[in-house]
Amino acid sequence: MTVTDTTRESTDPAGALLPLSFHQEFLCMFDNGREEGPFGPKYHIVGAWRIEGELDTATLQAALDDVVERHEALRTEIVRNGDSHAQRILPPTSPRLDVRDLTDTAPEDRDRRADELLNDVEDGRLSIRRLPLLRAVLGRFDDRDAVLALIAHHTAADAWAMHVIMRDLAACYAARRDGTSPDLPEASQYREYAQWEREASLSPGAERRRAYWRRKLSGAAILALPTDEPRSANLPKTTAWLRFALDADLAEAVPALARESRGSAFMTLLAAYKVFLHRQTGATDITIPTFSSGRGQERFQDTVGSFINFLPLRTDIAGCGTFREVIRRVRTTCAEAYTHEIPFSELMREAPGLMAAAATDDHQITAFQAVHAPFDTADREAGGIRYTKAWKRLLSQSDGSDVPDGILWSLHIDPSGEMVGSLGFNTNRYREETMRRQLDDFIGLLRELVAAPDAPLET
Ligand SMILES: OC[C@H](O)c1ccc2ccccc2c1
Repeated sequence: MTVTDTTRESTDPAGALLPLSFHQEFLCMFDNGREEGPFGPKYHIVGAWRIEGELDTATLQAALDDVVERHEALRTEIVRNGDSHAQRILPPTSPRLDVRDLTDTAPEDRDRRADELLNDVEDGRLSIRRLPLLRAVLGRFDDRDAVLALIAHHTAADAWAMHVIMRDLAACYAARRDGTSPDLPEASQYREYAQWEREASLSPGAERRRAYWRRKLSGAAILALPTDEPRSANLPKTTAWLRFALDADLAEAVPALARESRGSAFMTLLAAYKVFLHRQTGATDITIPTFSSGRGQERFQDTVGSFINFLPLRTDIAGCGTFREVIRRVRTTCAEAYTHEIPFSELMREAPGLMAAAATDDHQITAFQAVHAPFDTADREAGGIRYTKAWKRLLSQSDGSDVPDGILWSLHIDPSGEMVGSLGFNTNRYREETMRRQLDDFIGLLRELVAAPDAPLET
């Protein structure tokens, strides 16, 4: 088990034991007790920003300390509590800041060098037992150009939270530099969210939503694909990431078709993925989970924590004569799922067979998400520094952030109209060439479907 046992700590007055959030409870399902999985040192999330301006590292360190003090989630220990888990908030400690000299990088190579630094940070480990659950690496190209990579444990932060951390870090940096107090909204804490969602699950509306899922998911099982290697082979596990960009015409055609069908680009991409899975498995009743942002409550939009929610999207594409019809059905699936959303730990009780495939020896489930960044990726300015998210990651890697147990397709749909994506898979279950072929085949099919959405489609 990778979490601290309360027996050793039970006399510790540091902080009361608090219940986990529903999402953290969901993660417990994937905790296989070994170093891998959601409580292991590879279950982290990274983000990087290009920084322009005079950056003082002592001030940056002080601002990092401020951010850890401001957000309890970054100093929260998940502990075993008998045969379940709990969390305990501990006093702030200083997050590590490593500074690397990248002055030998020519200006035209800096973007790539920043991408390499990000992968290098993501190759690393971040133990859940060593607080705070945040670290920083600053690569300096010269005294006015740098790349800041942040890494947080994924039980304490999600993609949205990484943006909140960077925004707060810049505000705290400005305040430290100017001797003022940071210009930031009151921060609600993750433990308040965990409390709020438990209360919300007792409301009449929650009962109606559970009833929806009982009907919608009756007889449903999340679709699983055959793996190259069985789980029982017990091969060493890493999670590899194939990263890619959609070429300009495809990145433009997808949102254009989405607009025509009055849906999101995600819905069009998911519709293509369901056709892709139908071609591989023959299935027409297809349930694929996505991760929603889980940030529907205004009160928690400035809170650091992991709010993402595993949301099963079931669509029966039998009889769809065209891809446009598949998009229409997926759009209905998504619209209903978003309006009836409840935490997966609650939802799963209404659909007992849903995760059946997750436990099999020779199959694995596959998830499909659009990455949620609350703020656009445009430049932002604070304290004499300008920072811009390095979202266009194009370098694949063989040992990155952990996907606990499955395949994860992630797409970043940028306001600029560009689109990049990543395909995460467990290397103890799939060979890289299998996943490269999946990626090539999916992109090829997407291009074909988007180019002729009214062409006859055999389903
Ligand atoms: O950011 C999502 C996180 O990497 C995650 C957590 C649990 C999963 C379980 C099955 C498949 C993909 C998952 C991804």
